[in-house]
Amino acid sequence: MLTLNGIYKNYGKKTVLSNISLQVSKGICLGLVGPNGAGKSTLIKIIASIIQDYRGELRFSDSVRIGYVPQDISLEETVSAKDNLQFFGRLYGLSGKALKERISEVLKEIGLEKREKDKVQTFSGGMKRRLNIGCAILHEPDLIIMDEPTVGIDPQSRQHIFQMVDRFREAGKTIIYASHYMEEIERLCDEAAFIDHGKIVENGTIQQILQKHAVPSIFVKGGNALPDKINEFGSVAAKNGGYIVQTNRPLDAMEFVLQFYKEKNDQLERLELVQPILEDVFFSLTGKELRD
Ligand SMILES: Nc1ncnc2c1ncn2[C@@H]1O[C@H](COP(=O)(O)OP(=O)(O)OP(=O)(O)O)[C@@H](O)[C@H]1O
Repeated sequence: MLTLNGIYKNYGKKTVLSNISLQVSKGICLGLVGPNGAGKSTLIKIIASIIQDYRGELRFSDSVRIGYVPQDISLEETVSAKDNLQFFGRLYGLSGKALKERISEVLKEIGLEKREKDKVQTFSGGMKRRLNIGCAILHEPDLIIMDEPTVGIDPQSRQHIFQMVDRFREAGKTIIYASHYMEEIERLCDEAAFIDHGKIVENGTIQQILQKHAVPSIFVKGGNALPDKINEFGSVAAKNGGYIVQTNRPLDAMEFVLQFYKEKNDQLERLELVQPILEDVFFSLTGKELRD
């Protein structure tokens, strides 16, 4: 659906995107992940054609209708939800019965049908975020680009947004979803692109990224210290009152620990296989935590 080839973007002398190349296939949900300032919004604005002064190639395979959900909520607070939808609907060229019908569908989709006449200034942060999404989908876009759509909202609205993304996927939409919450990317996306300092440091399906980079670990907690020779299995770090051993031989390491505790006749509180998660992969590739 969309190809980015060697994209560069500068603000003055500062390079904020450097040699970005990406393929986005139709019907997938791609997560753009990176810490604050990594360049996610700039990249999204290039894809949405809001920023046009960049170098490199941006190519769409068909004619694609884009729905863009900006990071900063862009609504008129002094009028109702419905009036905001009407304004955006007209911008997309909708009018009359078609606009009316679409507004009522969207109000249902975003869960605001009962609040349609209320002024936006009376809405919670989560309701505003949902309306912000509603304004971007009125024209039934094929590609929905969402820039950190869940920042600073209540858990119910967050769940509502997740379910909306699921429905968009089921309807065959292509989605680009920027976030610095890795668990959202794991929950929602098929593929991910990790961005740091304006560069893509890794991308692929979530499964591929995990298989390529994630090292399994075991967690051990108990009365005894770890056996000296545990270092032969991999690196050891203290965590939550116990130890994490990163190892490519997790089952052998577990057996080794079990044997050790049996011989010492000591109590083992916990011995667990820890599944690798994307957050750890991001950290190992960039040395950065994603949290604020
Ligand atoms: N209009 C602008 N003029 C100058 N610098 C800018 C402008 N917009 C963004 N930047 C800078 O470009 C870099 C990338 O910003 P961008 O907003 O794309 O990152 P981001 O990954 O979306 O981060 P955030 O989650 O904080 O929005 C940052 O250093 C930012 O300060």
